Amino acid sequence: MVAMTNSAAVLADTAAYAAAVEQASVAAAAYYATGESALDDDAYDRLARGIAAYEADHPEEVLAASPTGKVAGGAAVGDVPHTVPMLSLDNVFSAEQFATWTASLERRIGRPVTAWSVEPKLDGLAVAARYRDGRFERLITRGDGTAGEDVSHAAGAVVGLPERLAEPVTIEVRGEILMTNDQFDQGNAIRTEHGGAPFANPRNGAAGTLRAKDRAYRVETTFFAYGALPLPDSGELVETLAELPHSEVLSYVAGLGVHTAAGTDVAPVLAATVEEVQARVDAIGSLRATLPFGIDGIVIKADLAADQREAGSGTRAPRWAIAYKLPAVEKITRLLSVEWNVGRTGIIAPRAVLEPVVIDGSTVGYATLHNPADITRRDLRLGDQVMVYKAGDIIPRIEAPVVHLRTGDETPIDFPESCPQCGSEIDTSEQRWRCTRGRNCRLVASVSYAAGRDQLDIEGLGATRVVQLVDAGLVADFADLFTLEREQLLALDRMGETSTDNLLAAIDTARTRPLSRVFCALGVRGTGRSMSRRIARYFATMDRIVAADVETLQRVDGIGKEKAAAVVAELVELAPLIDKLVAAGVSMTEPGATPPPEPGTEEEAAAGAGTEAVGDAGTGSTLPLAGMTVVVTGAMSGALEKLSRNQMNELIERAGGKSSSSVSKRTSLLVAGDKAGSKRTKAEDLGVRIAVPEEFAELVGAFLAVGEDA
Ligand SMILES: NC(=O)c1ccc[n+]([C@@H]2O[C@H](COP(=O)([O-])OP(=O)(O)OC[C@H]3O[C@@H](n4cnc5c(N)ncnc54)[C@H](O)[C@@H]3O)[C@@H](O)[C@H]2O)c1
Ligand SMILES: [Zn+2]
Repeated sequence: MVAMTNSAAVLADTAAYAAAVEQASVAAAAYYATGESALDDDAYDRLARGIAAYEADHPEEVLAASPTGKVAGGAAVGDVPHTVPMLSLDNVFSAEQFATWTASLERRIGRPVTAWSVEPKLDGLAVAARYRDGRFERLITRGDGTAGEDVSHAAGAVVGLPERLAEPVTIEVRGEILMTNDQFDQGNAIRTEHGGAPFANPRNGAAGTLRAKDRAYRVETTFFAYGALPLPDSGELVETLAELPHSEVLSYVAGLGVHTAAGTDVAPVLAATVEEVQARVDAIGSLRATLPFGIDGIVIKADLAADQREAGSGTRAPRWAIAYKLPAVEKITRLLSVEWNVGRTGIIAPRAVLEPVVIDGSTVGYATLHNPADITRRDLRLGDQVMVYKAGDIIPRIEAPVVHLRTGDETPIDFPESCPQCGSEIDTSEQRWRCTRGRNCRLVASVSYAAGRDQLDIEGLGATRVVQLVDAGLVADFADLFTLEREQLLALDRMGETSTDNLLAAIDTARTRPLSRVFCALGVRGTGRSMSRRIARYFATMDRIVAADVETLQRVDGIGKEKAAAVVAELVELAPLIDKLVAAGVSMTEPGATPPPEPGTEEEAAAGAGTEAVGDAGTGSTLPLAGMTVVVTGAMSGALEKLSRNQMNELIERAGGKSSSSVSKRTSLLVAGDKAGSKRTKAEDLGVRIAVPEEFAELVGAFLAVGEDA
């Protein structure tokens, strides 16, 4: 289970404490009234813990307005008295804290608890629904715990709260009202259609909806019962409910037709030991991201009525139940920009770029936005503070802008007018926009990439030319470049004899590029320039790369299991293209690299066992840069003058070294040309050996010719 972030704000003095109390009061008041707090829950909880810590150290300074120890932080109000107080819950954040809590509860009642009910902590707001003779009578919020607000007007739009019960009983059912993810999406769509501002998250949506009166539209929420009590004239139910275990109360309520969590993946279960509870806690935690509604923890309750009775309650929370909190999965951050990416089929998908924020232990910098209509529907604007949700392995999503935090400086999100990848028109007739070039759009991009400087380096084949070739139907993949005929090119617009011959010559030269570049040109995900070089150097031939299984691929420095599997899978898809390249006479070997031993041989087994073979099998020790990490900076001169950075890196790796872009203690050599700046200074500071390009050229001279334009 992920470690919980239960850090606290640090309050240095009386003034900081007073300011924190003020900030918390304002936030809680807004939170419980309309859901429009300036803080996300994580920020509020940090503040509240800081306040509590300060009060523990300075008990004489506690302010009356402090939220500590009060239901709803003392912020909520109401005028309908509760028969029995509606309390909050105390929290634990770890297995250890939970074990400590159970031990103290068992000490208090003087015996072990043998039955625990383990349930989802539904992330909505607590309500009490009163039924008289089986008919719905009144819906009341928790308020300050002793009295709540009457929100009966809203009951008709609450799913799971029937108008009539299956039996004519008089009873108060308690539970949580929340918005399921679907209800949240639908609710926000309806609101924005009516010119209203979207809710920041489902919890705010539920709070706002419950209080709203005279809305021109209907927004649904869902009720989940987690308890029931008798009312003064409940008759024999008074005694029954007092003696039933909590789990049976829940079944009884469900039998009356009231919705509970029983039908969900996180249905309440009974556990006999702390270990069993913990196992269920872990299970619920890992189901969280897939649930159709939000939970913010797990509630664990002593199931037996006698245990509950003897444990009793404090002023803020019962002693027989605890909330085992899960890490916050929602944070407020800023929407910086929107990127438009074009997929394989030409779908143009927006992606939100966020001010990076840590959620549940990982840094989130991007979030999905489904389509342009989605952006419009949610009324997102650049510069908006947005509520971002990220749990488990799911892709982070923006729930909504936090509209009440707008400053007026937010600007509309610009939609592209032409395809951001190839410049073609966009088909906007469906929700998902698509480049009118469809799959060919990707084709243009992938052929342009293959022809690029660091791949096949085909001079004269810019994006416009590629578009022409694709549109004329002359290339369906970049292997087709190698079989282009002179007449075909001459027939194209703006292609004269000279440019045609130059292009054909450039393509012919590209045939002799080293394997590392040909492999890079394939555009296998996760294999950029340097990874392609490592793969090519390790396997030496394309045949061996293609023949490699997941295990063998992992012998290449920097390839883990997941990446290896992805590469293997993609290479299977690319097999026809590779065959075509072979047939076109494109070079499939890496000059200077020695292939690893054949699979199945003794040598191979030895190579697999040790790590020696990784990188440059066999030849490593005889190469001039073996074992060295080399950084290049400044302008190259002499024999190296014409080499790009990428070509320099290739050279270093051919000569057995490792290329790097930054100087550190581990750098063996810095090749510093003219105008070398901070890297040179740093190398001097660290005492790293420095060579001018000419000296370096001498060292690796033998490798200079290989693999360059033959
Ligand atoms: N963002 C803000 O400005 C702000 C301000 C105030 C409070 N808050 C948030 O509100 C929370 C504190 O609110 P709280 O006092 O309602 O406490 P709580 O949410 O931590 O726990 C108590 C509540 O849990 C609910 N609950 C859900 N499932 C339950 C189940 N199966 N059994 C019993 N109860 C269940 C009940 O409504 C109960 O009242 C904190 O998480 C805090 O972050 C946020
Ligand atoms: Zn396009």
